[in-house]
Amino acid sequence: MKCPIIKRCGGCFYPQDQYQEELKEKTLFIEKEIKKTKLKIDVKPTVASPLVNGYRNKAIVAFNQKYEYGLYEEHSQDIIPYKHCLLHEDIMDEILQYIQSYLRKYRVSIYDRKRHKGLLRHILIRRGVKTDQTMVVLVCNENMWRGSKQFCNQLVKKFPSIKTIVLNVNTRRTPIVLGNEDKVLYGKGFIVDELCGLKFKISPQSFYQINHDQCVNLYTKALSLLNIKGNETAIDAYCGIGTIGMILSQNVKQVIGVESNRDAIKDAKNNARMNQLSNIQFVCDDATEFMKKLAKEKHKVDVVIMDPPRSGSTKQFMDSVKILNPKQVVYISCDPTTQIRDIQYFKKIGYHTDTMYLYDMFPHTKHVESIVLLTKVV
Ligand SMILES: C[S@@+](CC[C@H](N)C(=O)[O-])C[C@H]1O[C@@H](n2cnc3c(N)ncnc32)[C@H](O)[C@@H]1O
Repeated sequence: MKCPIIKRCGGCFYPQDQYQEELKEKTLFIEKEIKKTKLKIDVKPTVASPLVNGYRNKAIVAFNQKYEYGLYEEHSQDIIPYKHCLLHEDIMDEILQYIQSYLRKYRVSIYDRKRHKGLLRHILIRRGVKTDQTMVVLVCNENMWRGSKQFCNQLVKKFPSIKTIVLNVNTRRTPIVLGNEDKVLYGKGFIVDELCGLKFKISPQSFYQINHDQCVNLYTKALSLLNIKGNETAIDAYCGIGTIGMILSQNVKQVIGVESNRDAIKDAKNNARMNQLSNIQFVCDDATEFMKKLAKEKHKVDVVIMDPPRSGSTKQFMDSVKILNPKQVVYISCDPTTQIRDIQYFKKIGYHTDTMYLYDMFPHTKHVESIVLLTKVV
């Protein structure tokens, strides 16, 4: 099946029917990026995603005044309408189509970006694919929606997998989707998913990997690179809702997770309790500031896992790693080009890697996820 809006939408870069070529190109691109540097790294072939379509557990759309939904066209106020995105799980688009007919029927006010007027700005849907739980977030330009009770009742009746509906308030003139305030309209305000045998609560604002099955492969590989004896202290930097650190905590003495998003840290703490893991703690802080503090206090750290956002890490973070002197650093990245930049700095400060593993978390897009193990040069 071909996507009719592939050229305009900007989400997908590679065609649907050439996945093997896409994987090869992704590997080749990273090899070329490494060749531009003095690094000698063997890049392993990109591991295919178990699902090539329907792998996304998160969808965000906006509506236009004709009640069509889609993404905003780049550098434009126009929406590129679609009915079904091949990357979404089918149920997401079924929910969106139902919401669309509801909004149209009741003539719900739609936000107009140009005039900064109107109510509904975006719909965000998140799925716990293992637990079949769905969250719907209504991003509104006001802190209430008068018809929301009837809307929630009808939506939940139609789609029983919807466990929570949240109204997110975003009154700013900004292309950023979510505002800071969440009001729970139905359910508990979070959903639960299962990953690598543990349960995780996911809030509207928390980061959660979007490709569940490939995330299991990614985490399993990342943790398998570590040489673990059981008495280690590990840092899970940029930890999100605590997923990878909690999986690791089952095999080491203790883990400290650090993350700057308050909601993610709240979820992480609840997740540790829910999974009865007592040897992991979470700190809400900027990862660099936290590592600087640990380095100043001369904390004992044996292992660092780091999984920063696309922009990568900071020199100060890496300088603190040098002071803390862990033998092993596993660096997971959703942008290998910034990771390559950081690996060059790690090399300068005495950490070496010779292999990079690529995992395709985002089929058909330009993106690929990478992992390296950096070890202390002695
Ligand atoms: C790529 S995600 C990884 C999350 C987690 N490791 C996972 O696999 O689900 C990056 C995370 O870094 C967090 N983050 C971004 N900048 C940060 C900073 N300066 N300090 C700490 N955390 C940060 C984001 O909120 C996000 O949760």
